[in-house]
Amino acid sequence: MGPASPSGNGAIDALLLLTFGGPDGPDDVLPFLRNVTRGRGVPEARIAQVAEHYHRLGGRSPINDQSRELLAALRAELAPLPVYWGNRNWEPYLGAALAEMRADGVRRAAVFVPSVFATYSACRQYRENLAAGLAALPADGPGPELVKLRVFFDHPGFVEPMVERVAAGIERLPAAVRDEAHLLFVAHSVPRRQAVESGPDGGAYPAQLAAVSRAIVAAVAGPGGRERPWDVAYCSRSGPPTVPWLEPDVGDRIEQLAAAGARAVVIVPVGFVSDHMEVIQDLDRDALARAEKAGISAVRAGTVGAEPRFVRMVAELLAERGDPDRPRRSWAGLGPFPEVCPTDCCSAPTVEDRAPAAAGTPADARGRGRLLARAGAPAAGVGPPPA
Ligand SMILES: CC1=C(CCC(=O)O)c2cc3nc(cc4[nH]c(cc5[nH]c(cc1n2)c(C)c5CCC(=O)O)c(CCC(=O)O)c4C)C(CCC(=O)O)=C3C
Ligand SMILES: [Fe+2]
Repeated sequence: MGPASPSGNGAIDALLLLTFGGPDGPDDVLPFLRNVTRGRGVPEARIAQVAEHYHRLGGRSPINDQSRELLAALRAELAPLPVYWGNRNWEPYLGAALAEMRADGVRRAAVFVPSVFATYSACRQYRENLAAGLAALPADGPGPELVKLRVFFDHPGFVEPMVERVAAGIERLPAAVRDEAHLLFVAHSVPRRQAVESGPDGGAYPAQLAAVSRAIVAAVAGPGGRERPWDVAYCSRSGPPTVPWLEPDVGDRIEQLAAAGARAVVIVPVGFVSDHMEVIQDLDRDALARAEKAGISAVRAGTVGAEPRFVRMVAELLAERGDPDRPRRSWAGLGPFPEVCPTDCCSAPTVEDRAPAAAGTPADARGRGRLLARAGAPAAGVGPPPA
């Protein structure tokens, strides 16, 4: 039996791991990409380019195996709590997991989404998927009721292992340039407007990225306790060229750093939890090639994967939901992100009307009404970092 619920709705009796998903073989690539991009205005040329990236890996993304590894670690950590797994975009689909949970009599499940920061693609879109998945279940019983665990960019169970991975990355640089290593923190680019709308008050995505980056920089100080130079960049820009996305691009930034005289850079994939396709393609292939061409030493730091402290963090987030008095651990200085996403948190930037979203506030579950337009408000921090 899980911990008691703070809202008195009963105990949490299962965990659902909800992940992005990826193709398992060459025939899956195009149908998977159609699932991801449906209704999102991604140009055909971009889809073809990304299909090619997958085919270079034999048509198989590493991400499902990485999710299975995390699933096995979560099952070992949380036993006897049942742990289910579903993907947004490929088999095993979320809908099948919800159907299984219903059949097993699960009444109240916590949902863990291994996305580091709050923004529509990484938070609210998953809650919309949950609402759609629940709506598609046969009307043969109640539930499961779902609660989403908070985003974890600021949790020591994520930050500590990342600090170690950055330190190890610095050690892999040639000894002659190690001390001057520049740290370049990278997250997935998103449309600028999605960044403006992210979190309860807007601007959360770049703010969280900057906060955790600053915390890691302080923890891996250079010789004599001196902070290393650092900034943030983005990868995997998509969408039509007319729509502005977060910049700078990681490869462009590396070239700028080299031109400004930097001799070494550690690329830190702080916006990703495993070495999936986008890390392999956009960082290990493209960004490292740009660095080599620009004559700057570069390494890519590791991701957190299924490391024990990260797995224990999920157990801690679960326990939090059952105990209002339990301290909410947070490292990066922003304070813990709200546990229950407020109405309109991480609004969709591309649609006029809200889709219903589960695992948050009841107002979001209705899914009606115009989205809040926050553009113009806290746009600070959404855009290129100060030079
Ligand atoms: C913020 C964010 C994360 C990080 C948070 C998280 O981890 O959840 C993330 C992760 C991932 N993105 C992934 C793959 C893709 N993302 C795409 C497209 C897009 N991503 C977006 C955002 C994000 N994406 C956006 C705004 C789009 C444009 C279309 C739209 O508005 O939705 C496309 C379509 C082709 C293209 O346009 O590039 C693909 C194939 C994979 C799986 C990799 C694998 O297979 O190993 C993972 C983990
Ligand atoms: Fe993506």
